[in-house]
Amino acid sequence: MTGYNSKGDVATGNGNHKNSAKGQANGKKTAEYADRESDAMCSRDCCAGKSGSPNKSGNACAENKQSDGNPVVVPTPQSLLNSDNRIQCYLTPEEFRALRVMNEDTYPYEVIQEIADFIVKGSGMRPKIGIICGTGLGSLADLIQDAKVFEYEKIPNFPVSTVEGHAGKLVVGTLEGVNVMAMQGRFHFYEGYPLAKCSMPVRVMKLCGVEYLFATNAAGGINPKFAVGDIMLMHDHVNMLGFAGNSPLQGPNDPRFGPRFPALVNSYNRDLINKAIEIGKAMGIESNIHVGVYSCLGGPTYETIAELKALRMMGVDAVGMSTVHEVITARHCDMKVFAFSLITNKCSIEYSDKKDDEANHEEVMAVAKIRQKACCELVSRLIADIQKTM
Ligand SMILES: O=P(O)(O)O[C@@H]1C[C@H](O)[C@@H](CO)O1
Ligand SMILES: Nc1nc2[nH]cnc2c(=O)[nH]1
Repeated sequence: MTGYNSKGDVATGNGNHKNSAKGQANGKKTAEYADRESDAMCSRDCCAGKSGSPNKSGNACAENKQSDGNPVVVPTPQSLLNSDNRIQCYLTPEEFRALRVMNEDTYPYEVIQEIADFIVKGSGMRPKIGIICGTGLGSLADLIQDAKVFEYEKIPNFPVSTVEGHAGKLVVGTLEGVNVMAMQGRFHFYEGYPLAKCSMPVRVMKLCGVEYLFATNAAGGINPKFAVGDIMLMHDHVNMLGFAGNSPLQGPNDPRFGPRFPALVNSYNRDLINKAIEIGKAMGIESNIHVGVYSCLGGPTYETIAELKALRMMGVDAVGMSTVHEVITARHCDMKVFAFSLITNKCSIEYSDKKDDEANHEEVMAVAKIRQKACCELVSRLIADIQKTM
């Protein structure tokens, strides 16, 4: 990260923001800073606008007082520079970590290895299957026995979940006798994370020893044959973010993960799809199981009617805001992929004034809650089947 001086000049954790905003690092104020300070002014009406003359106290706005009577200090870009023209920032260790996580787009192999080591050491096991729980489907992770739970905040260099229905926990343990790790909460592009960061945990899974990725999501059903509560086994995808020039593999390629130009035909493991269809039959829900094409849009908006019509023409059966970049990352590092969408809402392509016809997150979560049992059973039976072949 350029521009931030994380060692020498940075005072971390002292909470002394009053001092810091005045630019008095380590108790000294440089002449250079003092010069700049007198040039700086508050641009608000109370200081410059009304009287027409700059406030002599620099960037401290005299009319806006804090409860202790001191003026409110408005930091300017100049006031944050020290004598070496480096930005001095005053952050707690937690703020500093969050800033790094926010600013790094791609993770070097070594950082991912460190995260994987942290999880393997902390859980005492090497998982074989990685599960990503879709919106409202966090209960998939509740199936895990002898679980060791890692909150995302406590995993070094891990992003944090910001979406309702995504708890932000990594659960490691056994399911049907197989070592697994499950993400209760994924990262989405619309949260502000670049795609490489959204799917970084898939690489962590790989370095933990994971061979199979099970990715699940909540999605809108575009195929008119789909009903709310149905499950669509993904056999292909249309990468709309990719059409727009966005890929989780953008940037330098590290061949330790995979090749520069990975092929994506046959990304979704056919044996696992066929097995899931059989399991659906055994569960008596075959009429609720479909095989289809998923597409990921950037979100957070749900689609317009024109967009839905376009997606349908392209052969898309269900639309969501995730999964595709995770699958790309998993295939790049040669993991076997199984993925499904829980259809939480029907995407009508007719214009309507009815509020009920509009997608909304509450409905998405409510349907996931109702259907989580069936989703859990499908996943655990499929894992039991994999266990037989191990
Ligand atoms: O994380 P997934 O893809 O399961 O969740 C979908 C996309 C948005 O996060 C949310 C919208 O309701 O559901
Ligand atoms: N993009 C998108 N994501 C969803 N997630 C759940 N339902 C939907 C939907 O209709 N559209």
